[in-house]
Amino acid sequence: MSVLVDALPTLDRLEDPQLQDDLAQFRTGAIAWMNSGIGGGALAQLGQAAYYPALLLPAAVLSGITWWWGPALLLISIGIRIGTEREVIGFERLQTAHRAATRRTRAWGELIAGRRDAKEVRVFALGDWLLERSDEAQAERLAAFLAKRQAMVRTQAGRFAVCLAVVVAVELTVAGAGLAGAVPLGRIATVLGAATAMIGAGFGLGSALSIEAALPMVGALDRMRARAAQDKGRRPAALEGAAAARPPRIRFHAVRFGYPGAPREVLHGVDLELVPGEVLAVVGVNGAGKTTLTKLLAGLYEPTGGRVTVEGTRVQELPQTWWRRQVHAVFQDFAHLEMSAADNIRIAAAEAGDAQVRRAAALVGADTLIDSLPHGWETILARGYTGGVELSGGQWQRIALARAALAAEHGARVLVLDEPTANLDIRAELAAYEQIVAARGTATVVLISHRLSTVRKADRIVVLDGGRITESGTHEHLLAAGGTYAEMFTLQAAQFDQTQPTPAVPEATR
Ligand SMILES: Nc1ncnc2c1ncn2[C@@H]1O[C@H](COP(=O)(O)OP(=O)(O)OP(=O)(O)O)[C@@H](O)[C@H]1O
Repeated sequence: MSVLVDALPTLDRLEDPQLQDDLAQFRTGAIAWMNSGIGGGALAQLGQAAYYPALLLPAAVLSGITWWWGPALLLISIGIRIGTEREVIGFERLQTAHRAATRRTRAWGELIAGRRDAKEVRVFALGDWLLERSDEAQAERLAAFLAKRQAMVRTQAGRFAVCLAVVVAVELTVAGAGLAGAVPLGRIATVLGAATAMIGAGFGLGSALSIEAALPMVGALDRMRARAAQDKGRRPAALEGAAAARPPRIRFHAVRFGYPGAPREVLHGVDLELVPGEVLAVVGVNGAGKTTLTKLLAGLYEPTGGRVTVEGTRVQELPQTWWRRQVHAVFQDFAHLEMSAADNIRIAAAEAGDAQVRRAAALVGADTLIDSLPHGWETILARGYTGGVELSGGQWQRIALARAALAAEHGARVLVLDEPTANLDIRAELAAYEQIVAARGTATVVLISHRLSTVRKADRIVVLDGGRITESGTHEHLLAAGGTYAEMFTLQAAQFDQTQPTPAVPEATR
């Protein structure tokens, strides 16, 4: 999965329901396949194929008593095999058709028993409610499977009854003939064995059908491969390996963007130039599209209109390995990895040695925190491991900032920091901001923050409003302009000055 994520040109591929269904199909199919052993189905099919010619002998034995018994039992045996094969394929198709519902029920299961949302589930006492919803979802999904299984059981029971009747009829007839002295006793035994073997061949399919059962998984794998091949062809490798000596010039040209399947666009024509080496703050109300803007910058999504260019080349046309090295992003929901503290920082530059990791941590004050952990730098940052520790929100944020510091040291030329200090105490925030500003010049820093006291020190501030950049300038410039930024800043400042009444909104902003 991670390899796949890495290979995708943009992340909207991951939001494609067909891909998610294919992945789920592949996972369950692969597990089923591994249980029966790779190639087990093919071997069983070979065995089955060899078994049928071998049935000619019992067929001949049966035809020796009554000529049509041999061909009749052979036909019955083959008919059972074909019928069962079709049923297995039909059941697998039904499972494929319900893949999305299966994923949903799995998500309910993870909520009920998983660690990720355990706090909310407990605090809101959601257990019974979730269980009820999960049961409903399961019941809905399983109803279709149950109906199909019941139909299969009925058909198989019918087949079994017919076969039993045929075998009993043959046996009684041969036994009667034996009693009448028409057939020697030794031959009776051979005939009875032959009849049972022929019918049994039809039922004795076992793992021979695992090939049919695996067909949807093979289909899913083929589709994923086809997508991967398509994506590979989209990536030119012209600049591969070239390291940027300085922050690149990045431009948003009339960029429009809407998430796949979403009814509305988030960005409606953003024009923005990032001056190399500047600290640019992006502000705006919740949902204005600030994070989305940085996702386009990082190449995680492709604009639906307009272009994002780096030194004149569209981001999508850049060699992705090169571009990923240039950009380091700390998103609001940055990864909390179940790894050691050192590795949690090292992921920003896999080649970094211990000393470099420690230096990066020290820059943002994460070193003393890590030194105090039970196993120091090797402490796993997750509960559920011996000596594992869960960090606080602010402590995790220091780890994320240490990643950014390490990335900057290892050649990242664009640092995207989305609310990087929201959980830090004031002293830590100031220290972190010092480090952010220190990166100025060697990297372009894009800072998103609702704390305008932090933002004010940026080289330039842009306001994103209604999907467009509506204001751009220094703090002083924007304050004097009396626009949206001035209004937001004045409101925040008033929160800290309890002695003054909330100021009136400047005339110009009305
Ligand atoms: N993966 C996604 N799929 C669909 N819609 C999304 C996705 N991510 C964000 N959105 C939507 O895009 C819009 C902009 O979201 P974005 O996160 O860019 O806003 P923001 O300005 O960073 O907000 P905030 O200040 O709350 O962090 C929102 O309406 C959000 O619901």
